[in-house]
Amino acid sequence: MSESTALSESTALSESTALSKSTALSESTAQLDKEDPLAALRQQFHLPDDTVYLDGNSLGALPKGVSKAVADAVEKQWGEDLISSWNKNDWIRLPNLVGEAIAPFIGAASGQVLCCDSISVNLFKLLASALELQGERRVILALEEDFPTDAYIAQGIARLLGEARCELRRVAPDCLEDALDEDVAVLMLTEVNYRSGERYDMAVITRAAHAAGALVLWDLAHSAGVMPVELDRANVDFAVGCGYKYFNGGPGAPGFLYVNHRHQSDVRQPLSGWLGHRDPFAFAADYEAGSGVQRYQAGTPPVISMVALRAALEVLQLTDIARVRDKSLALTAFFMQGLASRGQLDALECLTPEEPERRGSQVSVRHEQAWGISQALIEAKVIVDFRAPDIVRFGFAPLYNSFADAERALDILAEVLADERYLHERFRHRPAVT
Ligand SMILES: Cc1ncc(COP(=O)(O)O)c(C=O)c1O
Ligand SMILES: Nc1c(O)cccc1C(=O)C[C@H](N)C(=O)O
Repeated sequence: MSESTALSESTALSESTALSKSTALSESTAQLDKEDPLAALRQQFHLPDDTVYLDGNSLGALPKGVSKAVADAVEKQWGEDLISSWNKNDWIRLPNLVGEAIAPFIGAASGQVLCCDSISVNLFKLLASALELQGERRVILALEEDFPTDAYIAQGIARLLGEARCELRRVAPDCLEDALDEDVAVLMLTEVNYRSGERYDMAVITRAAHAAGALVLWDLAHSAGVMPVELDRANVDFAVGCGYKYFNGGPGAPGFLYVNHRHQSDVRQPLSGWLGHRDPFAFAADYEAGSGVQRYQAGTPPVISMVALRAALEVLQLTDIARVRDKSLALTAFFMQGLASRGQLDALECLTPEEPERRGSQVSVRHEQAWGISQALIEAKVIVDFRAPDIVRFGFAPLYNSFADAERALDILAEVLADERYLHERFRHRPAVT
């Protein structure tokens, strides 16, 4: 595993991204959109006029079908059918139904995915399960640079269990293999890094961890819904992911978890709530775990949010995840190539790897005025985001982003860099949520 490579000058991107090497991007852009087999899917989304939305890696856009499904769930199911909806409208089975709908996108056979809670809560449940399965082994191994909640949750578990039972150890990517010693209970890492957009090789890393006697838990926040994920094929033990990014389930959409069949009869989880009970409506005095992934459900599901996520998944079901990946790679390659051919890599450092198999669906650049640049882009209706202290992320969602979006973002970025408006006073203030 090597460090992210900066894209040098006008380096031609790999042939496998199927892009022309022409620098006259505007001439070919319309053609690329015309030939795009996913182009029509953009119509499935509500997107504001004149806006280029490149933040689907944080919050996916609104599928039109979601508004209808939510209105029906609220007005008809809740309003008219009231409590009978738990049976009549299948509310009680939503965690399983939505989990089953997510499963094919992450390479999971039936019965291993449950839609519930957030990534953070699901990490807590699964890390506790993994530690318990591993007996004497006490280390949760993670990467220094992964999204902080993963480490925070591990730290919380370590505090609860005490250091004799659990320790979080964080290493740089290059040290991962050496760190897989006999103390490691579980390796936890994110398939696509949220800052750099670098993608790690799930199959290779999972194999190495297993060879060292460790279990593996993958965070799929930045990969699920935008590329094929092969959990079963890679023999992964556990995984988590969210519904609000590339699955377009909306703000605060429930997440999901995956537990490989081979662990399902042995695992226990600490949030032993009533809906994970073997027979919830027996209202028994003591907890007895339900079968399979069902035991990972704790309390009542957020029905409206699950209805929204279920409807959002219908857009992805109209296509093939391999096609989504093809377009994602083409969009990111187009954008990186545009940065290079316009000479913008003199001012910006591209953190996203050049090799297609090593990148996710975003392009991240570093600049010491990244905050001002991100705000100037947003002011010009190119919605990107900023990650402290110095990164601007351009997220590409193949279901609704076009090559024209990528070109527009390149044009506006060129203007912003040329006139240095990012230095203006009006971009000084940085709010709490970025
Ligand atoms: C890699 C990764 N893990 C976890 C999270 C957050 O998880 P949660 O759904 O608990 O907010 C994010 C972003 O919000 C993320 O990028
Ligand atoms: N989940 C988020 C939220 O509730 C508020 C603001 C941003 C987010 C995000 O998704 C952040 C995101 N995971 C990231 O990659 O930085």
